[in-house]
Amino acid sequence: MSALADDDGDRGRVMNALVELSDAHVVHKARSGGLFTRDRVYALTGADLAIAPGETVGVVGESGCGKSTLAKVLVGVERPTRGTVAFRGQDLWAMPPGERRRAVGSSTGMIFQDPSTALNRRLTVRQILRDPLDVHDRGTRGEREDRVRELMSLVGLPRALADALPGQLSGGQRQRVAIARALALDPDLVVADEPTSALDVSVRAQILNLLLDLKERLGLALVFVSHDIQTVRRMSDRVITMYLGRIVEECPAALVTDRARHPYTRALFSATPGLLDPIEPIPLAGPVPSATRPPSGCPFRTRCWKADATCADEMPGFSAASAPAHRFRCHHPVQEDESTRDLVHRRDPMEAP
Ligand SMILES: Nc1ncnc2c1ncn2[C@@H]1O[C@H](COP(=O)(O)OP(=O)(O)OP(=O)(O)O)[C@@H](O)[C@H]1O
Repeated sequence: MSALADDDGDRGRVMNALVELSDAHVVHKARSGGLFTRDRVYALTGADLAIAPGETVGVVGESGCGKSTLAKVLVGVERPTRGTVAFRGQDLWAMPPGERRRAVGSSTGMIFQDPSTALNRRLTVRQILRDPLDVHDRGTRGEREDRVRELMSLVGLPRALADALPGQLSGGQRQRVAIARALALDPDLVVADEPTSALDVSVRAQILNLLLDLKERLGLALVFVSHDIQTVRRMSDRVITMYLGRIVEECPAALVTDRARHPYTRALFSATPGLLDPIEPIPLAGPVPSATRPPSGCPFRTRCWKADATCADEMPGFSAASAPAHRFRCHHPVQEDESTRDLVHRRDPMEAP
């Protein structure tokens, strides 16, 4: 399912967006040795993004590219330094604080990477799941108890665990508790930030399948952040690529491996090819530059084999690709009919401008 109804290239328009970011920026004060410095960290820059009800959007990018920041801004956990976040058309940060808390609490849920640190160690499963219902004053005491039982069954936790503490649960069970807590207030949007990376490989698939199953059953929109880009591709309707705080491409998941137009997206998806058709990955020169001093123009230019002097001058706006809901920001995009395999072989030696 696609959120973009009529892409005008420069800015995706969405019918009935659940949540919409417009020109969202997050700038932090940089720290060194625990103290603030005069530097600024550009964690998110000019993000325009709309999520439709029921859609699954995957977010990819190397470490430090702003994925978690985007996730937190989408669920109202982090306030953008500039720009707006609208829930069903209502500007979240223009609301009075109480109204905003109610809107955020009842519309969104967030699942974090590590359930061991995300859950209060001193509370039982029952208390953890009842807490959001108490805070938001949902139903009578009896109805809250019923809801806790319902949530436990929804995520496949045996009732016998209701009085267990997080430390008495396995990693997978703890993440099920965290998922149940995120669903407690019946949200429309759930953001899962690396929900399986702290888990044993053996339980990762179970948790991913649970998320997909819940999404279908409850009609949730899901934003899924992960370093495991092949899982992102399999789980998502649409993939967002981020680089140094910027969204550089939005691409239908079915096209992302071989039809993505941004060189960075192609390089990322070439790095972990499907086992049946392995290709040589496209190497990227060096690490991601510092988010305190992003390169001028297109921030990817210092690692891009297609970059020239134009790329240092300005960050291009979004261009629409031929498929609906596919847009990218690049002066020298990969051709649509150029397979990643061809790209690996035809690539000119890397020459940074
Ligand atoms: N509270 C903060 N104060 C200062 N800098 C921050 C803060 N939060 C994030 N950053 C910086 O903002 C940039 C984006 O961080 P973010 O966590 O969003 O990236 P990410 O893509 O999710 O990374 P990872 O994949 O490693 O989790 C990074 O350079 C990070 O160090």
